[in-house]
Amino acid sequence: MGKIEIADYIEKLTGSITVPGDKSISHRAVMFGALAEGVTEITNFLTGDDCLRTVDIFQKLGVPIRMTEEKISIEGKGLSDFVEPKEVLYFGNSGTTARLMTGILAGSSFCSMFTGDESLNRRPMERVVTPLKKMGADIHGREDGKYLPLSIRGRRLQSIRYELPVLSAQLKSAIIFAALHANGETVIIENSPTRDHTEIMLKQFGGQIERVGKEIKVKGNQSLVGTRVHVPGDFSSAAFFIVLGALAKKSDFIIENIGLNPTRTGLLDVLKRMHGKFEMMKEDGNFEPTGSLRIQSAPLVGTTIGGDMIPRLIDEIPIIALLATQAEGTTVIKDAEELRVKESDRIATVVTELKKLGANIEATEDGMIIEGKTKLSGGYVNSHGDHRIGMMLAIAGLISEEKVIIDQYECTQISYPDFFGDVKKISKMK
Ligand SMILES: O=C(O)C1=C[C@@H](OP(=O)(O)O)[C@@H](O)[C@H](O)C1
Ligand SMILES: C=C(OP(=O)(O)O)C(=O)O
Repeated sequence: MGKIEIADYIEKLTGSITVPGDKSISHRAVMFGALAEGVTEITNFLTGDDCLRTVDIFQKLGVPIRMTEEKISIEGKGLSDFVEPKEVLYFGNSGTTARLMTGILAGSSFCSMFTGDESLNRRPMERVVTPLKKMGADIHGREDGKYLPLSIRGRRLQSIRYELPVLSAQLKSAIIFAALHANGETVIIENSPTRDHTEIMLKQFGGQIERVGKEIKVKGNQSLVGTRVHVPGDFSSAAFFIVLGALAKKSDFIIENIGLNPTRTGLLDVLKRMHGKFEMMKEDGNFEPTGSLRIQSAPLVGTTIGGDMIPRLIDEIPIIALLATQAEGTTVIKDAEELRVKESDRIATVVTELKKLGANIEATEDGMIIEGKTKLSGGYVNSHGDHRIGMMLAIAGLISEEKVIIDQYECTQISYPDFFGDVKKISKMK
């Protein structure tokens, strides 16, 4: 695909859409399905590149997985039944696969080696390697385990008590997965909530996990039972429509069946503070909170975003930066240094690319400062191979009256394979 040109200008959005399945939940459903005894069936699975990597990894570990248009069926037999992979496992661009699989494979009975693409091999692995080594894991890797490629000689693990030094759901989840196969009870101290899909899904598969204040307690030697998982729409993909809806001149539309887990919906708190117009309709669900969202256009004002809110909107910061270019006044984003170690350095790439379209935006060490409101021009921009940047630039193209050309757009296959198909459903775009 390479380059795309966006010449359309979206003024009106009406009707209703659904967005693709949640990426974080899709990864976890396959992981738990493989670790559980019996059959797991997953519907509305995200068939983006990262989640397909996770499926491929388990197939290479000898887990029977069948994929049809409607569902994925996994015949799980538990970790003890995985087989030693015959080749180096390739995690592509997926940080979630890399971190969570490290936690799972640390407790296996065999040797495994893995690596990723150029971006993933630059991202920090030390955060997971350090606590796993404290649990007794035998892990080696580049620069003493700071980066991929890594190799693991699986072995029996011991429980730990560990305070998360970085607010990362991937780190927390890697330790939870390792704890399931360790002796004793592991306690993880999380000072501020990060997405809790692993905890929710562990219960869905019949496991035990308890949160008391800041402590998450996981018993070792647990066995899990296969189940049915319906993956809700990804709030992080819906975020692109939420922002498009807020910024287009005349929008009033509904996004149906999306995940509304409060550990993910920080964007809605920001939108409220910016005077955005939306209505949330939660539905009763047993595990993940889901529902619909009605979005309407509204004039916006700037705000300050930082502190505990950051983990609840970490993947939405690129699109929030675009939103802020269209709000009156100053928006400050701080405490978001984690953005520097995502698929790209998202502080640098957001600022560089939005400046090319005329935005008044400056980088700080841990975030950015945006002055609005600026009419965006057309221009030639680049996703830097980062799907969230590519998606944000696509929305910039749709609200700009001039043509926007995006290079390396194909990376959006990771989380939103048919974005323009969905835009067409609720607008006049042909
Ligand atoms: O656990 C997960 O599924 C994710 C956690 C977040 O990363 P960190 O744990 O590095 O914050 C997020 O940015 C990523 O897109 C998915
Ligand atoms: C950071 C992301 O994902 P991952 O860490 O799984 O690569 C993301 O999807 O924005």
